[in-house]
Amino acid sequence: MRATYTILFGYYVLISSVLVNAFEPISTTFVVGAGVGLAAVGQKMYNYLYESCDSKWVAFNSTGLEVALDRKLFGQHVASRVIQKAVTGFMNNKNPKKPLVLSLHGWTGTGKNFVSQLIAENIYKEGMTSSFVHQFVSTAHFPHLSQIENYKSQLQQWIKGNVTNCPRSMFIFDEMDKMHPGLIDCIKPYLDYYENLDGVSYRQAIFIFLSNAGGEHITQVALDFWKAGRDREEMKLQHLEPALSLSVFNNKQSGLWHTSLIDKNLVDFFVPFLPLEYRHVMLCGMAEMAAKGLEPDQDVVDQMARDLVYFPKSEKIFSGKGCKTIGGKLDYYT
Ligand SMILES: Nc1ncnc2c1ncn2[C@@H]1O[C@H](COP(=O)(O)OP(=O)(O)OP(=O)(O)O)[C@@H](O)[C@H]1O
Repeated sequence: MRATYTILFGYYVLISSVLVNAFEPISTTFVVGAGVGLAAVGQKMYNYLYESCDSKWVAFNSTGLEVALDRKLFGQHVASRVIQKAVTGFMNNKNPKKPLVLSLHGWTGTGKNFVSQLIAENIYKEGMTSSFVHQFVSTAHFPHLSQIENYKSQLQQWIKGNVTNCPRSMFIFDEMDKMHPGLIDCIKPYLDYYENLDGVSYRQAIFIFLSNAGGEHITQVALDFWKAGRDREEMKLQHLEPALSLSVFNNKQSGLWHTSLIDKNLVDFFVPFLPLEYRHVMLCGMAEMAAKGLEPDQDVVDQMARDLVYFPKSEKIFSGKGCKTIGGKLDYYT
């Protein structure tokens, strides 16, 4: 709206000057030029002040993402590597054949939303608050089964409208495992290899699906590693892939099962998130204290971390809520 006013103002100057100078050709030429220049300056000023779909506001920072994943995301060496490669490869590809589709899986509080935030922060200057980043939470945005047909058309219009506005749009779907299969199916065309759909190309867009599906199987692999005395960091994507396919491909409750997303290979990367241990909770706690502007205190964080619930009951290795709720808990201990 403001851009329109600024440009209109430029044209107003232009037109009134043309009228005033109708009988003076030399100065008219000059004023016309000035009017066009003003409109262009107005547009530039708008783009400078307000978020636009251009390289000032939307630019991928590969090193920034690498550093953020390395320094801020704890205990997720597998996810970190896959995400860095997937996002960098996609963003550096000038001519992708389809949008990037990531499906993040794992136990609660292990960093799936957090990673989406880190990706957004390294593509959009405004991060998660960018008007080109859209987040949907199944239970909050699509709660009523009876409204499913409405949700479908709203969701399709929303995606189409936003990608038309900015091809480099990002859509995050949280609680994917609770999403109605019909809704997942309705977004399928946008994830596919089409050059364009009704004149809109979706190939620059990014879709991120988050779910807890697979969390138990991933935990079992991590537990087996621990029991075998193997270093967690030795764990590779290959070790976790069977766990992922077991839960995602064969679990009728995971939602994804019902859809052709998998059959048609529309998901580019399934990314496993490992359950977090005490030491990771400690790192989260120290980072959280620093983020709150407090001097990180090992004793305080240790006290908080020890009071959390760990599982399985006998071994007590993994934090039941990962690093979630730590922010609030620390307030109690400081
Ligand atoms: N691996 C991690 N490294 C650093 N901080 C983390 C990590 N996991 C979680 N956190 C912290 O905990 C908060 C909550 O985690 P997040 O929302 O990303 O979990 P989630 O995996 O998306 O959980 P859920 O499945 O319940 O939605 C994050 O904002 C972040 O501060």
